[in-house]
Amino acid sequence: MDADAIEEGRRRWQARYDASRKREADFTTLSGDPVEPVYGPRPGDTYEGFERIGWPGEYPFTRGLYPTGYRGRTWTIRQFAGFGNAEQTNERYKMILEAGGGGLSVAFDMPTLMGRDSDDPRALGEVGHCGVAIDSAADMEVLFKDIPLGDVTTSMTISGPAVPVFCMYLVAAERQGVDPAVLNGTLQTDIFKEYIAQKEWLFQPEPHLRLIGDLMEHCAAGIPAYKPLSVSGYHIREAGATAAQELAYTLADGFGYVELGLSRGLDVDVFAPGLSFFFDAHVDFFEEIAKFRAARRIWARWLRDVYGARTDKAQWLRFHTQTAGVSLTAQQPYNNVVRTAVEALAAVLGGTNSLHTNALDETLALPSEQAAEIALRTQQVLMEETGVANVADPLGGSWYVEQLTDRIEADAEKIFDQIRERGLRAHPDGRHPIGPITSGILRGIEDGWFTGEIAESAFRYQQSLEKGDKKVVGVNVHTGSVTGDLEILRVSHEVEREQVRLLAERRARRDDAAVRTALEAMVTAARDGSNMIAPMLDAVRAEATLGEICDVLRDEWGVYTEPAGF
Ligand SMILES: C[C@H](C(=O)O)C(=O)SCCNC(=O)CCNC(=O)[C@H](O)C(C)(C)COP(=O)(O)OP(=O)(O)OC[C@H]1O[C@@H](n2cnc3c(N)ncnc32)[C@H](O)[C@@H]1OP(=O)(O)O
Repeated sequence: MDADAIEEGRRRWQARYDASRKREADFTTLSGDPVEPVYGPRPGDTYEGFERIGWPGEYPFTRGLYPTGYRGRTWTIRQFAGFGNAEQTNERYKMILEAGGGGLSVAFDMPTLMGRDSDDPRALGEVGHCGVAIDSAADMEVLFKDIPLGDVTTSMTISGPAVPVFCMYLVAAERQGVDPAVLNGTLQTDIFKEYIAQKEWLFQPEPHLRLIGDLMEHCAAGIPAYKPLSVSGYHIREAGATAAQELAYTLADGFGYVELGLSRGLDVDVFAPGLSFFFDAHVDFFEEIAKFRAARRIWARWLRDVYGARTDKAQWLRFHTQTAGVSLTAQQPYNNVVRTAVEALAAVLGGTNSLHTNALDETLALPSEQAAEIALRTQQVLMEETGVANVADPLGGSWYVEQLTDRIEADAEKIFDQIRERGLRAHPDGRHPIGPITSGILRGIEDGWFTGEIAESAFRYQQSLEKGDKKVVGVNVHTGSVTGDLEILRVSHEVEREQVRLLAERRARRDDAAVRTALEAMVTAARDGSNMIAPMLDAVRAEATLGEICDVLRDEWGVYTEPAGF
């Protein structure tokens, strides 16, 4: 790009920056020297390919979504939390909010994640262990007791039974007297990554996608700020994928949901802002920063050029980041604070919109209160002390980071080609039921291609660890330690007994005939193709349980078994 064009861009950015709201804060170095809100080429310099880098707040958004960067608003501190019953988790949420957490993020227990009630025999021993147990709308009400749902953005990490759980959240809001139309938050919902990596699906892919389409329709029509999908690379990465695979599979999944919305006749400029993303921040500092920058650029280009999005908001890739669980070690666990801080810094320098920092004891158990506080404070140290929120995309223009960003983008494009080809082979006539990328994803799920590719990468990494080419302190290098024992959070089995008792009590109190009628209406909608959200909401209002709702759908649609692959 020539010097005049660069200067013109700078003036455009400056005008938008001047017109934007900034935080009341001291934007100088620790020594008191002023810093600019963003840096670019020196006036008069040319820069080959600068249109791929650009200025913050404008296409292709490599340098961030807002002209102000974090000067307008810092990232949301969103700590993923949940354990025991709704009452215990409600206490933890109040602690997080009082300590300065910016939003809530619900972790559910395994039975809930699999759409089973706490008294299901398969739930035995799991209730309340890896997250909070939610059986019906009454639990959801307790979970958010004294937390105004209209004011706090809430993320819920659940995908198989995402839609019934979302209905419980809407009913909890109704019972608080909050108009569901004003709700703002995120539901994970992303089912592709369940088949690819995390394995918590309920049905075959097609009915899952149909339900997700219903959810997208419902939110686009009536809950404009709500993000019904958090397209997740985190689990793909944690399963052993490389950075480029994480990026490419996740964005391809995102394209799949765009195709789903379009196949429903929805307007991409209306529904695309409801697609948000979730990535891992692993320990290779620069590679991660490059991944985040490439993610924004690729998404904006595909949304504009392939799917026809016209507005900035529809081209924006907004993402949450969690530091890498797999990078934590059980050995010398205090070192995990350092790893997490480095990973969190990569997320921030990559322009994350929201961030969870892991607690140092998470390889061993759910975080203790003390470990959870250190994790939260890690973000606050970055945000308040280090000056990283003063300048947008401070690594923009670094030869290393720019070239890594280009390389990871090119790698992702190669993977998109592979996915597209698989789709073509699945439908050689070019008639894709949802869209070409979706066909490729579904084929790759059904024939085990994604899981095979990830397993291959995980294997290669493990070999390099065992050979000692890659090093992990405390594990294959510097192994002696004098650090002491940790306090471990243990969830009492009493939680399960109490939850089962409560559930029985609620079942005895409700109007069973109303539950049955509502469930039947839901099955009718499942069969006739009408949107299932309204009848599901009725079932939830009648206090139908999560297991009951999912069971009738399992009966209707059947369950999914993945292909065996070695
Ligand atoms: C591993 C584990 C497991 O499986 O077990 C998991 O999955 S845990 C998975 C946990 N997942 C999560 O926690 C997902 C979290 N995701 C989210 O919270 C969302 O989807 C998100 C990534 C879009 C972040 O949403 P957020 O509300 O926190 O933040 P936003 O970036 O949207 O910012 C809030 C509002 O401020 C505005 N805003 C932000 N920055 C600026 C700025 N500089 N200038 C002007 N406005 C700004 C935004 O446009 C938005 O307004 P407006 O709203 O008007 O646009």
